[in-house]
Amino acid sequence: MNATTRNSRSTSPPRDDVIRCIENRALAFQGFDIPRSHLEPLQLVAYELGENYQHHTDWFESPSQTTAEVGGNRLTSFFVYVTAEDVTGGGTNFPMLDAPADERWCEFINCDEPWDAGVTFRPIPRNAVFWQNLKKDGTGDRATLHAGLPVTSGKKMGMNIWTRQGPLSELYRGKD
Ligand SMILES: O=C(O)CCC(=O)C(=O)O
Ligand SMILES: [Fe+2]
Repeated sequence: MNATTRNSRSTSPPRDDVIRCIENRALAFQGFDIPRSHLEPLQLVAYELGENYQHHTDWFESPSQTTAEVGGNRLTSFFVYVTAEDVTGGGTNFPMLDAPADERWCEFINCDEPWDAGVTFRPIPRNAVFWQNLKKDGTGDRATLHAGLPVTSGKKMGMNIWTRQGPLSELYRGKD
């Protein structure tokens, strides 16, 4: 991983009953048509003071990262805030999205930002942000550009749940 774009640390926990339960919930959320084999191994990400992940998309441009073995491109993303007690900063910013108008959203998104900053989700423990990375024609949606903003105090731990277009080979996904 390129240290200039990301300085948080990540790992994939081994698949046990708890991980399988989380996988099942992520699948159920997306309807009944996606098999488990399309899920990447879950990824935990830890951010300490000052750490961040600069603007990027979760979908790939490079054919070498979307081969049949890895299931093609990333269809959807969940980013789950696992722990974020006493964190300031550390929101997830989508600069190309328009902030919703209804004030009830302010519980979940930072309404103090300038309108041209897009939408920043607050890192609320046990909440998750879900989005679709690919357009109907299968090409990447540039509006999904996003960043993990710098953590300015405390620690944040998040979890990525990525669904590919097709099944991952056992080499990448591991045993069910
Ligand atoms: O830390 C965040 O808020 C977002 C992380 C992210 O986008 C990623 O790991 O791909
Ligand atoms: Fe991301």
